[in-house]
Amino acid sequence: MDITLGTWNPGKVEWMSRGLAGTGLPIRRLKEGQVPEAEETGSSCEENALIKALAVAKHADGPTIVAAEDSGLFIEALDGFPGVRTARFAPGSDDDRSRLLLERLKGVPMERRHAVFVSAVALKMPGGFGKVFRGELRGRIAMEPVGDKSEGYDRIFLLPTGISLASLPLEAGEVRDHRRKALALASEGILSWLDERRGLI
Ligand SMILES: O=c1[nH]c(=O)c2ncn([C@@H]3O[C@H](COP(=O)(O)OP(=O)(O)OP(=O)(O)O)[C@@H](O)[C@H]3O)c2[nH]1
Repeated sequence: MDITLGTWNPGKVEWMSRGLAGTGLPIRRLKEGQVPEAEETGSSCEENALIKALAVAKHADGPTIVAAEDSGLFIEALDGFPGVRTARFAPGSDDDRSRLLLERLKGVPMERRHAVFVSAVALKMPGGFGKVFRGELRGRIAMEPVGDKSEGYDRIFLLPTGISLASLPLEAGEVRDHRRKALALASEGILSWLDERRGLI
């Protein structure tokens, strides 16, 4: 048995591989052109992660566990926007999109700037079910970008301590808590599925 990662994003391949390494299973990446990219039409990260995992499972080689991830930033004062559209609600980079969010939040005081990063990791077991695991990181949106240790939404996301994510360095391939939690739960899900399966054989 092995795990196939449902993403073409090289950074995501790296951190998902690290996050699922504790399962002890070999990890396969998709081959060029192996799977047509799935349209992310879901209304939650969970739905989109499952859409990606099921699309890859249809084209996977042999029995494999497919793991796919979807994440987003949900801002309370904007009714959850950008949510599932975090990576693509406007052209340009995540830094450009962050600036647009700050403009939309102009005049909103700190006590109404609550936000949450959500990560969902979906697993599609061979011949069986799909299951989704969720991780969250709660905080607030800064008044202006802060920190230079990383880019994108990290610069506008403040932890409850008031420190921005971009002020905290990350080791190469390391991820923030929402992704780490979702991957840890998915790893536990894989290990218990393997245990159950061994019991049945
Ligand atoms: O600065 C950030 N710090 C974080 O901690 C964080 N967590 C999520 N995100 C953003 O959320 C979107 C996910 O998009 P996403 O899951 O659709 O990925 P993707 O389309 O690249 O990959 P794939 O799985 O479709 O291959 C992207 O804009 C990410 O930058 C973060 N940004």
